[in-house]
Amino acid sequence: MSTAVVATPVVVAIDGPSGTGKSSTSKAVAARMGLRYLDTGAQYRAITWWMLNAGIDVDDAEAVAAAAGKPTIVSGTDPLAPTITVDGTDVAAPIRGRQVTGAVSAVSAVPEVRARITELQRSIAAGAAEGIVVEGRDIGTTVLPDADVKIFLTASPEVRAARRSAELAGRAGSSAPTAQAGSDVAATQAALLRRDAADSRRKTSPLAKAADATEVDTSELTLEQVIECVVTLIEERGRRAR
Ligand SMILES: Nc1ncnc2c1ncn2[C@@H]1O[C@H](COP(=O)(O)OP(=O)(O)O)[C@@H](O)[C@H]1O
Ligand SMILES: Nc1ccn([C@H]2C[C@H](O)[C@@H](COP(=O)(O)OP(=O)(O)O)O2)c(=O)n1
Repeated sequence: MSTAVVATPVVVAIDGPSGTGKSSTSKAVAARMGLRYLDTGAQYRAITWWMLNAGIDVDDAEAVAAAAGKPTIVSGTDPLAPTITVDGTDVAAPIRGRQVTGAVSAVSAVPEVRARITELQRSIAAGAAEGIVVEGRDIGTTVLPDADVKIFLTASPEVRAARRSAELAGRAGSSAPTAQAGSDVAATQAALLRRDAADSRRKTSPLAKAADATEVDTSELTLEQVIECVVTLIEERGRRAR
């Protein structure tokens, strides 16, 4: 296992669609290299949770835009214990629920929401004296276009759906594979592809690979292999900069 520590602050952008391994990889890389960690998807989920809780129609872009400045979202950036609160309430669990997952693409497509959350992300990255790994959909293209290292993770839809379903089943406490589990994977894959399409087609900073990002297909890689690959890319960048 590598235990490298980078001497100068390094900013790492990790983008890609759902289930490619962004969160698991980013947390592990940040912990291993002594960097902070920011899950930008959690911030979009948090503002979506607030909109739903406030009774705002998430398909009404004007209503969402008008309310975008109201909630206070705070992200804790310790990779070993990341946190997310909205107006002081811990929302780490409810933001992973079906309702938020179904509404987050609509809310995050609203330009006023993106402007607010992008500003927050940039200020968190600027304040991370030791460097930071920021993961999301538009980090390399829009939020931090000058990031030192940019990575775009991909994986086949089948693999991504299987990973996400296993994760959801684990959270719900189920164990052995069943016919029900098979149909759950199919439903998860359909939902995931719908979200990819919405996130990729929106006008403001869509899900996209930056021209200068390194693409890593994680379909056939273990999580440890992906972590090693990203650590190596960061170390190589550090050596070139010296
Ligand atoms: N390379 C991999 N091989 C197997 N499982 C993985 C791999 N990368 C991530 N996972 C698992 O897949 C699920 C989704 O990973 P996650 O990091 O949340 O992806 P993302 O942040 O891109 O949505 C998690 O349960 C995680 O443990
Ligand atoms: N930088 C980002 C990060 C996430 N989003 C939006 C679009 C995504 O579908 C949602 C949720 O992102 P999240 O990373 O939590 O999604 P997954 O856990 O990978 O399924 O937020 C975004 O628009 N821009």
